[in-house]
Amino acid sequence: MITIEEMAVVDANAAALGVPRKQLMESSGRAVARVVREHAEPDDDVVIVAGRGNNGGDSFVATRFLDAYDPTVLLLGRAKTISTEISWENWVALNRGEYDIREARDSRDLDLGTPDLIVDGILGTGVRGAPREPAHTAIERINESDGTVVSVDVPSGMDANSGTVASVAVDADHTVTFHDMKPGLESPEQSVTVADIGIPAMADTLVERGDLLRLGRAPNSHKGDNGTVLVIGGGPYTGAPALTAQAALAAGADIVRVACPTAVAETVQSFNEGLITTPLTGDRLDSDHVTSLLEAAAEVDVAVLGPGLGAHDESLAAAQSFISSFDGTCVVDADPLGVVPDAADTDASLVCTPHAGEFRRMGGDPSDSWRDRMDDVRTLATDLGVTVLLKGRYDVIADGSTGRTRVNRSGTPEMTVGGTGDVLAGIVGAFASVLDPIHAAAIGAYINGRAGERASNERASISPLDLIENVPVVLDA
Ligand SMILES: NC(=O)C1=CN([C@@H]2O[C@H](COP(=O)(O)OP(=O)(O)OC[C@H]3O[C@@H](n4cnc5c(N)ncnc54)[C@H](OP(=O)(O)O)[C@@H]3O)[C@@H](O)[C@H]2O)[C@@H](O)CC1
Ligand SMILES: Nc1ncnc2c1ncn2[C@@H]1O[C@H](COP(=O)(O)OP(=O)(O)O)[C@@H](O)[C@H]1O
Ligand SMILES: [K+]
Repeated sequence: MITIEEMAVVDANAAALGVPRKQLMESSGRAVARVVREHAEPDDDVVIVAGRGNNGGDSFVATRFLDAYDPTVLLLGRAKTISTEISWENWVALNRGEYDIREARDSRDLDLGTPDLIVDGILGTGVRGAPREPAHTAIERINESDGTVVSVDVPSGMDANSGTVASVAVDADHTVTFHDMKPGLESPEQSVTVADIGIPAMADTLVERGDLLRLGRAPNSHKGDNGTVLVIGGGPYTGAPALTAQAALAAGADIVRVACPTAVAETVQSFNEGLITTPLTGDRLDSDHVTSLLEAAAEVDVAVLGPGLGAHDESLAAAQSFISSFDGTCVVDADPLGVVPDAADTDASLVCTPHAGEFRRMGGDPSDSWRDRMDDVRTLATDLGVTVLLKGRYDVIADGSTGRTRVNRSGTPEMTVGGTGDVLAGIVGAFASVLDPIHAAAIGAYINGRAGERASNERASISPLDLIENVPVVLDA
């Protein structure tokens, strides 16, 4: 089962993997034609009713596979308003091939005749609101006809996520949907074929630029408004929480606060005047701080616990007690990862970002190959009921509640330098304020790796600050 939004991600990831949408459209159209042939008699009169988007494009392709029926194509609207390039190219092919094609300029041009079979390629997943004219009338004419109706992807006028109909929808006899079942198509009255259109399985698994669509913007557009983040860290190390906090800002968080021991607050502040620090008395985190930290964390969208916190027993006990009592979203990195198994009964939604050594401390056993790591990470995530991002050459990310597992390939060997993990935690924190944990972790790893690639193109070695500098750049790329 796949939603329209998820389908758009997978489709864009397939393109990133070298399978462009026009190729998918060819497979979609061919799959539609196959179902048409199953339901048509040799001399049947076949009419194809097409809209101006890619749903229409699929039906233009289908037309070329239905030559035996000498089909008629009725385009709803003027050809020059066809809204996508690949659909236009397939329309041009019908023109050049001397197919029987017609443009219905308005609802008066909508005589369908008495076809035995109608292909409905008017509106697919791109429908917005109630069908306008001439689509509205065309849908009514199709429903009045006695012919068998085969719908492309979704019955036109129906929302494929919810099955709801804004005003009218095609009453399809058969629907040919693509790649995976859509939630709204599940009803006993419908016969649905799910066609494999050649989207590689890895378009689901690998994190690619299509995943950026989840940020609620086109992959090429600008950063939107994100949420608020509280970084809890520092003590023995001052650089780490400052890097995490700056990375969260770079990834688009609106406000980033840092709760750190008094002894390091001034140093953290000096890194970036945009950071707001909340000093904790003393020189390391201890149990006396937990109550005030829980109050501060309740005020933000996401807490990031761990950068530079150190491994003192008192600090780890405080971290465990914080995790146990917290009920929001918390990214856990570095030393506190070891206490996660003892705090796994928490109501908090945890996103854990271990490297291989920390993964072992959490009770996992990472294999050498990333394919095997997919099982290892899924197992630990499921056992603990958390999201896990295991860092490495290929990062492996799994969601403990659904078992969904992703792999990120971006990054460069130069990123083994210290501090890149702190940057990653901040990026994931910023994204976790606007996305589900699995998506925040996956896109965080992807963006961190892309920033590293870009930084290492410019210099022989890279620092964590180079990464941070490149985060907004790769987000806009
Ligand atoms: N995703 C995938 O991976 C794959 C998707 N594929 C296929 O692409 C389809 C989605 O294509 P899509 O995005 O071009 O949208 P689509 O459904 O043709 O509608 C857009 C057109 O309809 C119009 N329009 C909108 N609302 C309207 C209204 N209320 N009343 C009237 N008109 C309305 C809108 O016009 P506009 O509003 O822009 O003027 C525009 O012209 C999908 O269903 C599947 O078939 C496959 O090829 C392979 C893989
Ligand atoms: N050899 C590598 N190739 C690609 N990316 C890497 C490599 N080593 C580390 N990274 C990336 O660097 C980031 C930090 O990972 P790591 O260095 O393991 O963290 P830490 O700083 O906690 O030790 C991760 O996003 C990871 O994907
Ligand atoms: K349709």
